[in-house]
Amino acid sequence: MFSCVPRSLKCCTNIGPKRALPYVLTNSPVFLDPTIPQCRTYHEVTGNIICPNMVRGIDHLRDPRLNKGLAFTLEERQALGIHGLLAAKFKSQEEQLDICRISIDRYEDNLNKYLYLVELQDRNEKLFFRLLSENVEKYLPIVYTPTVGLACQRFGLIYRRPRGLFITINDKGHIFNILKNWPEPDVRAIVFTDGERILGLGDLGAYGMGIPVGKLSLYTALAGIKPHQCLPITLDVGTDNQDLLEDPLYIGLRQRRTRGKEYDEFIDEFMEACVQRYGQNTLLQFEDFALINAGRLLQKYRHKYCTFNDDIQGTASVAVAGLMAAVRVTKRKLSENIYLFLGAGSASNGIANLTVAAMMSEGLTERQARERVYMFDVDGLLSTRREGGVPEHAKAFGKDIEPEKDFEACVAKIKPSCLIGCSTVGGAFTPNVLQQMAKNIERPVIFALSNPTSKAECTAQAAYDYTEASTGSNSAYSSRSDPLTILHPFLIGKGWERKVDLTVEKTHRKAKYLIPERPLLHRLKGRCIFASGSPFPPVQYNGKEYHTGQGNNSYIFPGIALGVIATATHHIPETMFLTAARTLANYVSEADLSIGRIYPSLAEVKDVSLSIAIEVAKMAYDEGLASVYPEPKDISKHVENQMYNYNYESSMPVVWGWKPEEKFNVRPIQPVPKNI
Ligand SMILES: O=C([O-])CC(=O)C(=O)O
Ligand SMILES: [Mg+2]
Repeated sequence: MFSCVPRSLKCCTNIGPKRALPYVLTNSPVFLDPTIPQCRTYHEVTGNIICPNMVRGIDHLRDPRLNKGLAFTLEERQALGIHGLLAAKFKSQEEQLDICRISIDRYEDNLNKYLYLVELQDRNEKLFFRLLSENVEKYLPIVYTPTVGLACQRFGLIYRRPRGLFITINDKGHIFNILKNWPEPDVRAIVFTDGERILGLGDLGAYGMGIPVGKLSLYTALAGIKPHQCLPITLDVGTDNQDLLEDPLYIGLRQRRTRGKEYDEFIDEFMEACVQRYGQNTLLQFEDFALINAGRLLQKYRHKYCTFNDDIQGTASVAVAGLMAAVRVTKRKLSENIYLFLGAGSASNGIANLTVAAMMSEGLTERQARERVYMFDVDGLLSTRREGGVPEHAKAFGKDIEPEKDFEACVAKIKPSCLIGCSTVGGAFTPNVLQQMAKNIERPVIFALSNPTSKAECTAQAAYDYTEASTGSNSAYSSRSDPLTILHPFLIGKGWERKVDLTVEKTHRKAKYLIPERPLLHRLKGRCIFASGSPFPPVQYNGKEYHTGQGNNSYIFPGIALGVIATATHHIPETMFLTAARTLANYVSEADLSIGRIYPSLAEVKDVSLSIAIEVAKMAYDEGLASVYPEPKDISKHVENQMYNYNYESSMPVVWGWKPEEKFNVRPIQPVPKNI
């Protein structure tokens, strides 16, 4: 990536003779003086000169990228000139991880846990990423959804050390110069928001910065993309949130949002400046833009830049993966379902379009596939006959049917088998709606995808409660003493008389009731198949625990990004998201399904991300989108080789042509007691 050139001691004279080690550390700032031609390094894509940092010993403690705390060895402490600046004790990274875990557990409030982790990232990057990547289930809900939503709402209060770039509408005409202020020269991925639709919380303006920062920490923790290659940006074009305009703590521009031509020119300039600064393959991820901009900007730029919209395409991919996995439980093909979306915004349209593509791959025509998808927005069912018609962005899903403004009535009339919530209306799937879903079909699919938790259309518990999950407890059958003669009362009237084939029944001598064979029992363990965008705790039923899945785009975007970066792909076609969905769905095991989960556990998300990256990379070569040549012989290895090392590396200076121990006394000055 870099062409590092050996240099003379002259470059480092300001550092003092002993510590003036001319050295190169891989992935670390180096002692180079860009004014001396032999010392220049060049960015491989842009050809720009990289101005290296001048690293002093103390910087190894102050720079989170270099800091290892008490893990610096005595040899390193002495060679770097930081001996004495640290307590005497040496601690391994593992010991430090234990301390982090204990420290976080001491906080009861999730926002305090979040702040601890932010501070850790600012202090010791490798420790932060290793902690996160090894404890995904525990800490993802803190650095990411749902706690990050709370952090954004309180951003004015918790804002300490800045992370990422804030580019305001007042910087129009100078965006390239602002990008040049970012100290990292080798950025490969930018996640940016204009803060207008932060999760389901609405317009949070510059407070939305928590989202690109959180998304990019997942790039590293889940897909091993190197932190210095990631840049979070907030485009501050003002806010229309009156509370923020009046909030004394607000950190953004205190003015109404710029819209129209000026906004469009600003985004145009931003996109151009990014590729001018970091190269044409820079991955540009749109995040949490409002409906009025999200879809149209995606259409405008998707063939011009290496870009995608996470809320449209990432969310679509994860939802379709869930639908694919659910097929194994419902035994209904995707093309045999009827879909009803609550909300007709960018997420709904993204999911609906990708579902249509998936149904077409099962043999339906586009028209047939679209006919199976209904949407309901604030004005009711998307009916071409309703007053005002169907909004432009969702035209493809309007139907020539009787308008309906009552959602419950709509669920009864259309009889969807899959109900998908992207409405940001917390609790919109009322008990009546859920009960109606249970009447519509034997195994209803219910997705409450709005974030954070308070905006979810229903809780996991409610979904199970109101779709008769409790009918299938095994324990209900276990202690009967009479001979098996009749169907269990819970099953009577629910169609089981027809379904249970007496010839295949297992006769349990002690059982009073007829016990269906295992596959049938399996079908009784919870009638709905539920997933949510934010995590829910396990749901309890008669002593059994159901772990519902989190249909969150975090299963998708890190893997897509790694595949794209590793191959320097220049466009991201829609089919990549279908490939990612298939890869994710294949990860769902029988064990996952048996506990009610249509996604693999979060503990597996790193493996999932790597698999997605490999599939994406293969596709990039198959479709001529990659620009890393020659094509690697072993694509999996190539992708893996790009990944970040979460473990501490040696901080010993690497001296060109010198062996440090020959030139410097790095032996302990005092013997160190073994059990200090
Ligand atoms: O951030 C998340 O958890 C998922 C997402 O993109 C959104 O809700 O906007
Ligand atoms: Mg988002």
